[in-house]
Amino acid sequence: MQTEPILAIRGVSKTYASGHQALKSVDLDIAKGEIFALLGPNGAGKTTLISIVCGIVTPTTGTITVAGRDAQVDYRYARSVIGLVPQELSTDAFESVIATVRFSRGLFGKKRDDAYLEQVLRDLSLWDKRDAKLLELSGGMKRRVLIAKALSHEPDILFLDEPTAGVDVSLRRDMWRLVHRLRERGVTIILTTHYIEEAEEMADRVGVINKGELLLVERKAELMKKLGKRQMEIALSEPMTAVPPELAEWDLALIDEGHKLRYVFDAQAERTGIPSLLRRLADMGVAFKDLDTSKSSLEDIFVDLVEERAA
Ligand SMILES: Nc1ncnc2c1ncn2[C@@H]1O[C@H](COP(=O)(O)OP(=O)(O)OP(=O)(O)O)[C@@H](O)[C@H]1O
Repeated sequence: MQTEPILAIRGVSKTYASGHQALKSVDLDIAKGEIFALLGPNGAGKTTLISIVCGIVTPTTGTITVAGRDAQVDYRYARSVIGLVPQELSTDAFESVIATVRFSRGLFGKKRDDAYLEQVLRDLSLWDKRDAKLLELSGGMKRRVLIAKALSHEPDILFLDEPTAGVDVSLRRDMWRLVHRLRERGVTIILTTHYIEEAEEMADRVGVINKGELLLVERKAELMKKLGKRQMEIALSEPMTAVPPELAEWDLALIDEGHKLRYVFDAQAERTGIPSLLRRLADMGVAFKDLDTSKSSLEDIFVDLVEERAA
């Protein structure tokens, strides 16, 4: 990375008082203006990592540098640059939307700026609801209020923890649009998600985390190249113990305890190699019951990675 990262995470680990190790020495640099998606299954450690960066949870080891300053030493500064959209709303249900957002801004010692807050509420389609009490809002609207609160103090880095879990398609789209608009203004965005499609849609880079370990960090474009692959699974009538040497010219793997052959090929290639492979199998007298072709997605890459490490 050419310029200094806006966020640098070094050797960060976390063992909770219960003895559970939620994070194992995570290193990660985030560039200014980047949209980074942290992808991982339940319990992977995503919320723990975000909470550490936001100063809510103390790391067991490691350092965090936010805009060049140590986040644990200069925690006030770190908090003022960061906006966090948590998974759940914990705020006074009897307050109005506008009062809640104004109050959040005030907490950061920022001067009242109604024009800015109006823009935030308009961006989130909340302006018409500005005088509604929080308890009168739908779940999706409450989600939007969470984002408005996190943006109220004009943060440079926005963390979105599972921004679209359980929300409808229209809110998801609004959220994606908002994220892109914020990036245009130079805001750095880090989101956690279970949804591969969300990472595909929004992120510049994707990090895959599982069991507290960052397994992969890659530009989305690189991952998308891998998405250009297709695969064919051949269900064999008789299981095999190894891929026969006669089939060495194809990229084959034996899966399902030898009951299936998986052939990965480039979907864009003129010759996929499928007809010749099937001919060769027939010549060898290898019988099969079924053929199934599918696109290998970010999801497969993710599952493969997670399973590989679990093995
Ligand atoms: N305060 C705590 N005390 C003990 N263990 C905890 C605590 N908070 C989280 N954990 C454990 O740490 C692990 C990581 O949790 P974390 O919430 O960071 O995962 P996550 O990736 O955000 O999961 P999800 O997608 O379900 O939100 C889990 O096994 C969780 O049970």
